[in-house]
Amino acid sequence: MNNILLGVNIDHIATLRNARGTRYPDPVHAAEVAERAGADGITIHLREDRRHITDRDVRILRETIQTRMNLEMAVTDEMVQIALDTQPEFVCLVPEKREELTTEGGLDVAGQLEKIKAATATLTEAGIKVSLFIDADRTQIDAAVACGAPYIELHTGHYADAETEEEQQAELKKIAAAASYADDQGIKVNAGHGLTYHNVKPIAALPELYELNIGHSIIGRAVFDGLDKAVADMREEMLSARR
Ligand SMILES: CC(=O)[C@@H](O)[C@H](O)COP(=O)(O)O
Ligand SMILES: NCC(=O)COP(=O)(O)O
Repeated sequence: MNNILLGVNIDHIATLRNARGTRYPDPVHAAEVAERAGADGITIHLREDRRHITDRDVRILRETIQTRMNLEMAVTDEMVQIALDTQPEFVCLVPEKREELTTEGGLDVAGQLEKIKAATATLTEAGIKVSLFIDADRTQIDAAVACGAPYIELHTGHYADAETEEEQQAELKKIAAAASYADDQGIKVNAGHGLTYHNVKPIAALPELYELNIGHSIIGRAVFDGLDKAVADMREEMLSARR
């Protein structure tokens, strides 16, 4: 079977740093360790409230990341300008609510088609590859195609949060159907949110998936095992699903 890539989200290194207002632990250092351990890319979410990743992090990481930067951001004029100034390889447009604990759902692309189409066009013209973070829903996939986005990232949070085996299987089925549908439309399919060492394999086994973006569980594991081992072990879990 083909390969699957791992984008390591390092937001929560910055969460820990910001909790005490210190200079450590530094997400710049985390990116370097993650890349050495086999990360195919580094994902950062510059939230509008800067609760974890900061503008300083984005600026320095742009200079230090050796693989590729995937900048997750809300669809606002401020963020589009930051992306144009930063020139990450990828931008993933995500929904944001100021009061949420974490991203709660996918972007409503169908409901804001013109706005997202315009942002996608601006970023694409600047040479940035755009991905849209959406739920596993045909209407949203059709809208992503209409926006001209070359990538989507399927939101796996509902799968990860499922409380019963039955619920989880139903969510997995939805993600599998969406990945296959999007692949038929010629769009590249990533996935992420809430993926852990315990739930990643069935997702990684879906043949259309190109890359998984995983953060919180890797950083959590790193506290006990070290970041290099946490990244390598997650990569191994994913790759073993493809053998
Ligand atoms: C868009 C997404 O799923 C992740 O980037 C997630 O939002 C991580 O950041 P938070 O933990 O701040 O939600
Ligand atoms: N886009 C999803 C992501 O980057 C990581 O989400 P999580 O693993 O921190 O839940």
